[in-house]
Amino acid sequence: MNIALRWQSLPGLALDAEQLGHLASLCLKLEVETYPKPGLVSHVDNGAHRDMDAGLLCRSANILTPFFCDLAAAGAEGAGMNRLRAIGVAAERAMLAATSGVNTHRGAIFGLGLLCAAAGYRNAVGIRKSLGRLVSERWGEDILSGPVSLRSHGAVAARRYGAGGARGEAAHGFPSVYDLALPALHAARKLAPHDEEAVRIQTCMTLIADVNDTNLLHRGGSEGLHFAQASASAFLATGGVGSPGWRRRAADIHHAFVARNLSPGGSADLLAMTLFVDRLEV
Ligand SMILES: CC(C)(COP(=O)(O)OP(=O)(O)OC[C@H]1O[C@@H](n2cnc3c(N)ncnc32)[C@H](O)[C@@H]1O)[C@@H](O)C(=O)NCCC(=O)NCCS
Ligand SMILES: Nc1ncnc2c1ncn2[C@@H]1O[C@H](COP(=O)(O)OP(=O)(O)OP(=O)(O)O)[C@@H](O)[C@H]1O
Repeated sequence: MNIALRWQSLPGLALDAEQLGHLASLCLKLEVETYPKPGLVSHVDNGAHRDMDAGLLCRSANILTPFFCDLAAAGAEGAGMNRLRAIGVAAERAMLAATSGVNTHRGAIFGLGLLCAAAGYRNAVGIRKSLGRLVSERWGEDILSGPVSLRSHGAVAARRYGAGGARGEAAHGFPSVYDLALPALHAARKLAPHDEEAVRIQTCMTLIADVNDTNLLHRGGSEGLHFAQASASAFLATGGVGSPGWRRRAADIHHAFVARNLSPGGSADLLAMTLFVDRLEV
């Protein structure tokens, strides 16, 4: 069954842990099936990546489904950060085993995993708070004070440039998802009412224009980050997906990112999280 059909067949707001896990994986696959995302892997090409393609990302998304289900179930049982971290670490290990060591979804496991846990918790206790707020309230302090890998690309970029990275985003309740991407996604559905891929591109460009993505900092330093943000801002300023010829302009930006070896993996993760949250928030 194709992804769009599976997406439609999932019921409404109160999904159980298994359905939440499937939804998270589906959001990762929808993100992959979006072209042209600047520098990123899609079903059309591998962007600025030599070690992964759409097939590998989809296999990785499938491997992760049971871990997302476990995170949702753990959230429903009131788990603390130590338990979530153990499931997250096991998911990263399974991902690396399935991809022969390629980092396909490290950032996505972290962000979507925490959102799955929050959704499980919210369903279990029946409260009406946003998933981002629940992540921040329940696990925010532990996220910030937890163990940091000193040698990871993100940690090095964070030290050098003072960027909060995936941890900062999660601990503060995913402001890039709620304050930026979700409003952009809803506005884009009015600009391009029958084209969900266009809606995802507009949302992705909105994220790239604003997020301090540690992947961009790692690959291109502050100059790379600035180039990426300025390119995405210019796309939006000229009407984004609401203007004629937008696909060609977005493809030009994609090729300019590839030529500079830039890839906004953090924005790709946040796009998948936005699709997840859009499906679950009223
Ligand atoms: C926090 C993580 C991502 C560590 O990674 P790292 O030190 O490399 O951090 P960093 O934030 O730079 O980036 C990791 C990835 O996040 C994404 N990312 C980059 N910038 C951002 C950003 N501004 N906002 C959100 N995501 C971003 C990218 O995909 C990037 O590759 C994570 O792997 C981790 O700590 N895992 C331990 C398990 C855990 O605690 N899991 C929680 C439950 S799932
Ligand atoms: N479609 C996508 N294309 C590329 N990256 C993506 C995509 N979707 C999500 N990502 C995120 O980007 C991250 C991988 O980025 P990248 O390969 O640039 O980082 P790296 O392995 O730290 O470093 P590098 O490849 O520069 O040596 C993953 O953690 C993943 O969550």
